[in-house]
Amino acid sequence: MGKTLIEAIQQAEGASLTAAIERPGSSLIGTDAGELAGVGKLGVQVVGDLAQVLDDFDVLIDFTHPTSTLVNLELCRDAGKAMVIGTTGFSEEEKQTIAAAAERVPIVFAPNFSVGVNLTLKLLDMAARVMGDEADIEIIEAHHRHKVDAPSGTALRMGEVVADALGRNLQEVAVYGREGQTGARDRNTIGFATVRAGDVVGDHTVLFATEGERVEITHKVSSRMTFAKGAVRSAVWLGERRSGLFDMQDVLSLRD
Ligand SMILES: NC(=O)C1=CN([C@@H]2O[C@H](COP(=O)(O)OP(=O)(O)OC[C@H]3O[C@@H](n4cnc5c(N)ncnc54)[C@H](OP(=O)(O)O)[C@@H]3O)[C@@H](O)[C@H]2O)C=CC1
Ligand SMILES: O=C(O)C1=N[C@H](C(=O)O)C[C@H](O)C1
Repeated sequence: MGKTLIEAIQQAEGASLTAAIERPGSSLIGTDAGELAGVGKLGVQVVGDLAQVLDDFDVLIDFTHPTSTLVNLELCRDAGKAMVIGTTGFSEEEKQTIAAAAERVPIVFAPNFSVGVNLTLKLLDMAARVMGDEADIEIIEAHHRHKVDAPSGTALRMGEVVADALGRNLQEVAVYGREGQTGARDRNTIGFATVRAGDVVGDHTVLFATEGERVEITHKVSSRMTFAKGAVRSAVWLGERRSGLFDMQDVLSLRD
């Protein structure tokens, strides 16, 4: 995502790349971030430590790994810098740490920055309210073979939206995969199934199945640029905001 984000920043109005960070010790440190991303020289050298460039940017866009994001969060919170967080795979406790930091700095934190997924979340809320009490609900997601967390952050958010609409607690009703003598399905559960294969950018389907009919709501991404554009749009949207925890629903004015 780092390279795609640099490309998206180059195409965006109101945003420019002023710093780029890689893992400490990475062989990419010292290279030009623009050349690395294939958009030509930008005069921004990749560094291995966010602390080195804290004075050089207004908003940090972080799509890395929870370990790295939480280190960056602490630095940004103390330096009063805004963040856009796209990383997924946080524990509930780690999400609380992000929420606490947002009391001091503005943060957009979303498991999916595509416009289509955020519209899909609204459709899921409606479908759950209309069919949810009578339907078996299953969430199926597929991603590329390099993805390290499962289920995807988007699938989990979809589960939260559906569970909230039905007055259920996702942590109590989620079933993550099935094997062996599982017994018959409990109507109240919300099932998750994960596929990891090849270069799938990101597919999500939520299935509402009753005896006699079923509704399937599917979203598919074909380019990672979709996520990158949403993240850059969020960074620009943060603008003059001084603190608060937001997500892509806020950026798109989809909040009820
Ligand atoms: N919200 C959204 O819309 C989207 C979210 N994502 C999420 O973004 C994250 C990144 O995805 P993706 O770009 O595909 O992953 P990659 O593994 O391709 O990139 C992650 C980058 O973070 C670096 N990194 C990982 N761990 C650390 C660490 N502990 N310290 C410093 N740097 C670290 C990696 O370095 P190295 O290569 O050396 O390991 C790499 O440069 C994932 O959590 C993914 O789920 C992805 C797409 C869309
Ligand atoms: O790792 C990815 O690639 C993606 N991760 C996000 C997630 O976990 O939901 C968003 C998108 O589906 C791509």
